[in-house]
Amino acid sequence: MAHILVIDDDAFFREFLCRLLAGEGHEVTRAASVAEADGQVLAAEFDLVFLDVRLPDGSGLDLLPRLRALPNEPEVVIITGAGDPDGAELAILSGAWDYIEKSASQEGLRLACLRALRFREKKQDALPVRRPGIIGASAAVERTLRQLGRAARSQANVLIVGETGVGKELYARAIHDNSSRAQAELVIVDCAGLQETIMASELFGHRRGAFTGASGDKPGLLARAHGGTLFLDEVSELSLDMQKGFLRLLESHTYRPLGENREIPVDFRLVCASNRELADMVAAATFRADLFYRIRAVTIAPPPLRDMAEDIHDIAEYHLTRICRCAKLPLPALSTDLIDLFCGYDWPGNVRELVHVLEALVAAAPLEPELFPSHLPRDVRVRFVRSRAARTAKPTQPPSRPAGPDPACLPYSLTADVPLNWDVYKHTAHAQVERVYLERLIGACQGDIRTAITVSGLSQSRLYGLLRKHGLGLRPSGPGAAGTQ
Ligand SMILES: Nc1ncnc2c1ncn2[C@@H]1O[C@H](COP(=O)(O)OP(=O)(O)OP(=O)(O)O)[C@@H](O)[C@H]1O
Repeated sequence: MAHILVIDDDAFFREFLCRLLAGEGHEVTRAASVAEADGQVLAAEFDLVFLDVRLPDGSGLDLLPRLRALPNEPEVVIITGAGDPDGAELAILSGAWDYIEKSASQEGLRLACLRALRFREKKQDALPVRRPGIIGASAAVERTLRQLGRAARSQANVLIVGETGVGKELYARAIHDNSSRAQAELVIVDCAGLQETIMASELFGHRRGAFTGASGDKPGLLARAHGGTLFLDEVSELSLDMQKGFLRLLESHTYRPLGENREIPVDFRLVCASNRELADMVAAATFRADLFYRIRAVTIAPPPLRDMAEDIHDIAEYHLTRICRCAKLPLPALSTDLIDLFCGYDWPGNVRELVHVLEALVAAAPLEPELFPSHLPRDVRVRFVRSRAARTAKPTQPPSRPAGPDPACLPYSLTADVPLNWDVYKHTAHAQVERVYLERLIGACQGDIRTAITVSGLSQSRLYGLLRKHGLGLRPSGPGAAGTQ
């Protein structure tokens, strides 16, 4: 989706073109004069401008240098009158990308737009993308970075999806760093840890005297995000009430601090991340469809680590260097055997799991000049070997029964009680798998939250979010301590 400005005083043609472009999924803004267009380009950024040459308060050509001087340099397509023989010359001489005649067919107009946006996409893909901390040169990483560069240069809301530990937060930071908002703040909101009762004061801030103990004005997170980027991590964890509040904020771009009696305008770009399937949540009515469509103007999916085998060595070396530098230890080499083992593993916890494994390796063999599989903690090595065995066994073992879970392994309710609506069934199954998993994890880690994070590869906030969802807790560590309700 692109943001397009149509500048034409001919109301009939302007509305026709705007409707056509909006129908293609673009966000369209209109202007009928030079003055109006000047105001619009100050208020928002555009990817493409359709510009009529003859406007009531001047020539559209006078606008061109100002359009080209804009920070994101929109493409310009000149609109000429039907049969105007100078159209092409005018476009070339003025430095516009193309021209269209008002008499062009609907298809001709659509193609002119498509060509200009494709050209822009290619031009932008060639621009360098700053990628702090994002390692990898595989096709999957390069593709994701190209998407990131395009998204960063637009003003569109971005949804980053992917398994836990694939680097969603890292990519969100890169979007901010590569955007025109990089000088302002990136404000991160962990939705899994956001308590409904204090959400309003955290986000909106308060005025002096708003409640007992409010001895001064306190700006909220939104005030900090003004001009910058607001990153909602684990957006799937927002309650329905909180979703409603965010939707209102996104629609009005205003908010009211507690104790304030007027609305304050706020300008931020929204980036959200989720490792849950939001479309499924929309189908199950646990995530608002209108919010879903608003937050995912652009979707980016960083690849899981198992799809980036050629990058594993570089990523491991990058994090090993970082870990050893922090611990003031000499940097060991990674043996070929170890890298082979890494490449044959599934990495369900992705790069975060790799980082934890490297930390464990360094702790187990801090002064070794070269690290081998034998330096791995025993439980980690067993995990690797099992994963490799399962991978090699897969193609040779014929399925002994039709694909799908063994009904005997499912809780009774899934085989008989749950209504046969697919979404309801799938969500019940998902919740039950989560529950069984958490109970096993808590038992295996004997109630130790640190171990649970390492073993599961989940972030602390995600793990706490899941425990809270299922009413589970972690008992203080101790011999034989296991999690209970
Ligand atoms: N391509 C990469 N290169 C180097 N490090 C990476 C890469 N991708 C992820 N990481 C590292 O992996 C760890 C996890 O990254 P991050 O927290 O961004 O993941 P996430 O997808 O947001 O996880 P979660 O969904 O659990 O919150 C971080 O230490 C990050 O630096």
